[in-house]
Amino acid sequence: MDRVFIRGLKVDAVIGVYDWEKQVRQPLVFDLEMAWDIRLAAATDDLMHALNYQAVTEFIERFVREQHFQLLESLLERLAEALRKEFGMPWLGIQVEKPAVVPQARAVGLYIERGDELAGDNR
Ligand SMILES: Nc1nc2c(c(=O)[nH]1)N=C([C@H](O)[C@@H](O)CO)CN2
Repeated sequence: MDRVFIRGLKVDAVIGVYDWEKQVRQPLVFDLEMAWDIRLAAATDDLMHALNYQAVTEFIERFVREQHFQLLESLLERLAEALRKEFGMPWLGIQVEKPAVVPQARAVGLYIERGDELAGDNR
């Protein structure tokens, strides 16, 4: 299926298992790939039929700023679930990086996929 993507979305979050991490905001960087059949949007040239990447971006910013978790796992699982519920994409792959928190590494993080990429694909 076609995909809409967002790359390098930076959002500051309260996240982490250590006490000091609960007192500060740290940058997180998100990358998303979202399955979406773009043919109706292309045929009508109407944003209403598109998966609006600006709306998805703003949803992620709000969600991440409002929720406080210890683990990236908790954040990413709930964010993926909330995105699918809000926007109805049949599948998404989402990655979160925590840059510069582990000094030996450029970034650490997770990547998950949720949903069925081929659901409703009848091309
Ligand atoms: N798999 C994970 N490992 C770790 C996490 C996490 O969220 N998922 N978090 C931490 C600390 O909060 C880290 O940011 C600082 O070392 C450690 N490992």
